[in-house]
Amino acid sequence: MQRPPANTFNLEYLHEITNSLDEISKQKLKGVILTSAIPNIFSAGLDIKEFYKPDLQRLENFWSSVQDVFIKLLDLDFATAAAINGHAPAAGCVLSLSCEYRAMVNGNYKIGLNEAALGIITTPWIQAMMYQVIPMKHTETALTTAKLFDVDEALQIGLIDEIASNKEDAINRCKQYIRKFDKIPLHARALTKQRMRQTPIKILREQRDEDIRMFVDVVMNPSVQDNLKDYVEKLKNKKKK
Ligand SMILES: CCCCC/C=C\CCC/C=C/CC(=O)SCCNC(=O)CCNC(=O)[C@H](O)C(C)(C)COP(=O)(O)OP(=O)(O)OC[C@H]1O[C@@H](n2cnc3c(N)ncnc32)[C@H](O)[C@@H]1OP(=O)(O)O
Repeated sequence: MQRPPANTFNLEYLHEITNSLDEISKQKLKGVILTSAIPNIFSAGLDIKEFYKPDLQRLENFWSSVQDVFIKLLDLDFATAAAINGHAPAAGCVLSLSCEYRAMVNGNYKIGLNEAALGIITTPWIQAMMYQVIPMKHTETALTTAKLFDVDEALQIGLIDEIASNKEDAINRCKQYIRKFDKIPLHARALTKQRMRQTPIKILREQRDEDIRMFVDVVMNPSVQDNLKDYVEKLKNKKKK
């Protein structure tokens, strides 16, 4: 990913990712590794500008595009791994959860789902993605407290699989993970993976319209817009301090 300054997802970038995923799905790949070309930031999540004082039509398109990306990612036949070379809050964390394996670079980085701190709630398919990786009890506490984990905590709780010393090491560990499937028939691997992941995929496919309505309702709530205003200000003012 290379969308400076923070690899945030806006509508156009989501379309680019969807197109890339369509393109790679047609190729006979062994696996795919997601990582960032931006030092210290894997992804800062959704672009807050998309849902602060939004245009309604664009907001609906935006969430529908978020759904497209995750349906495609969860459903990829081949192995997926994330070399998390920096912060991965919110949708940055969700992106890594859509992969089968996560190696995170050691450093002063945070990963987790902090939506509740913005006054917003995670949708059921995102909750399912989290509790398929870490235990339900930890998921509930993490989501309700908007917990961002440091690298050691993330390993301890199972949110990441390994700690890497740098980006290259993280990528190598991802490659090693992908090589594990060299002798496994692709079809068996893909079907097993898709069945294991059927909860978030099913929710996403069957409740798309409801999910969009819920997202729009949450975002347009005046108190959420107030929270977002403060949050945007806080991000802007960080540099001035
Ligand atoms: C609201 C709808 C929710 C509905 C509910 C349904 C489901 C939700 C499930 C999934 C949804 C996820 C929601 C999100 O993803 S919301 C986004 C949440 N993201 C964050 O809270 C992260 C905010 N960013 C940071 O904490 C930091 O930027 C950092 C990632 C820790 C990196 O820190 P640092 O290296 O110090 O860099 P800066 O802070 O200076 O940032 C550089 C640059 O990037 C801009 N920026 C950062 N994050 C965002 C963002 N999310 N959106 C837009 N812009 C962002 C930041 O303002 C700086 O810009 P300037 O250089 O122009 O100042």
